[in-house]
Amino acid sequence: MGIFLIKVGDLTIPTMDDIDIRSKKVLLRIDINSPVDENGKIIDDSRIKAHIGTIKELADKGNSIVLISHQGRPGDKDFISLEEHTKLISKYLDREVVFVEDVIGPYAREMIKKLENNGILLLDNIRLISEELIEAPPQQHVKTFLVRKLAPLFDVYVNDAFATSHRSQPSIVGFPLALPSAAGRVMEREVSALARIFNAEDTPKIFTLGGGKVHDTIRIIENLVRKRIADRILTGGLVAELFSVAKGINLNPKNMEILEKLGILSLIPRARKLLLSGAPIEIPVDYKVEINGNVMEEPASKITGVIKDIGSTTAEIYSSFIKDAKVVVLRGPMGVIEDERFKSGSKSVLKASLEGQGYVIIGGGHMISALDKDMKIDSSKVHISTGGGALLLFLSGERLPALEALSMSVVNSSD
Ligand SMILES: Nc1ncnc2c1ncn2[C@@H]1O[C@H](COP(=O)(O)OP(=O)(O)OP(=O)(O)O)[C@@H](O)[C@H]1O
Ligand SMILES: O=C(O)[C@H](O)COP(=O)(O)O
Repeated sequence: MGIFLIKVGDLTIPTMDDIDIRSKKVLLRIDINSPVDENGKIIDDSRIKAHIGTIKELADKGNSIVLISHQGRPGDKDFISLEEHTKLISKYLDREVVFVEDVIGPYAREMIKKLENNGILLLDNIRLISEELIEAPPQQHVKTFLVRKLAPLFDVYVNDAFATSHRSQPSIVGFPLALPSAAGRVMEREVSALARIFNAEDTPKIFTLGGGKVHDTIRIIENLVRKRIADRILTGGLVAELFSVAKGINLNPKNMEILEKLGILSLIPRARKLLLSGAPIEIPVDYKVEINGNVMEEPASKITGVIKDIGSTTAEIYSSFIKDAKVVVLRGPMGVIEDERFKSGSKSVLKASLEGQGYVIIGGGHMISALDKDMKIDSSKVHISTGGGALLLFLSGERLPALEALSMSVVNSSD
């Protein structure tokens, strides 16, 4: 036993080969948090597909499985139930998965107790439970209602949710202190692939960071700069707008109002400090904007429309940097990719990365959905991570709570 453990820094993490998982009742935490359109329809199911291998392997070993995941955040448009996700898992798994419209209530617990013979349940959105939104250490979360109500119903906990491994929330860090636990195959694959980029001789390393989670991303940029991991950081999305404003560029009141509403302007001092420190941060020289429904490109110094993507000149400059990189990490789209008109920035940097010579890591639900069917993906040099924020925190050398908790779990011996 214990010969497949994954080593991450000073952590030793059990894999599914290190604990006895046959004919057991397994609680499997996955991350099927997916981009949805304005009608709440899933527009990209790559994260759902990513977990099918782990679920199938556990089912083939005679286990009965209860799946848990979050979708979105309370208050956001994409905070929906997991009913549609259930149908997609059943489709790709080619097995019945029963949706349980409950999480820790009596109905859910009854369904779990009755589950047998290889059955598979998916509980509803775990963030319906308010405790799940609290960030705290494993020792505190093992005492939550969520963990205390569910853990006694299971033999084993498997965490396959690499994309949520940066959240110290009960469903991620509470169970390993209550049950024999292991990393799922997605978690195992992600950690092994991503560790590759820490070898020093692989330079230049270029990070292309965009999207809307600016509070997560600036923290990561600070880490990347402090630990000198990134040789160049190319910004897009709302991240680029923050750094443009921090550089003193006037983005016009309409864009400033958007940034204000999202609390992004409060990050200007930190962005300015990074720029003044000489951090290798690139910002767009032009943007693609929308004016009264029309799309046009404007130089960053003369923005009159609402910014929706990086401009074509910026895309060219970024692509030229990317082509010479030994390692390229992309997370967060360059524009509002839900709208076809604003996908070109993301597609340009993805295309340049896939055509370059470097090892490419692509992360983030929205960014992965920008991959075109006709983009050639050589799996020996491309790792499509299921992680967005988690990917970047890992890459910037931050410890991930999920890995810490798994390393604390009791690895039971197999009979
Ligand atoms: N210029 C922009 N203005 C407003 N929203 C933007 C802009 N550029 C990108 N976005 C939004 O960013 C969101 C994606 O950001 P996010 O940080 O979630 O990226 P991601 O790749 O999905 O990573 P993760 O998987 O961590 O969520 C999209 O909904 C997109 O519309
Ligand atoms: O999409 C992600 O990054 C993960 O699912 C985590 O989602 P969160 O940022 O809402 O915790």
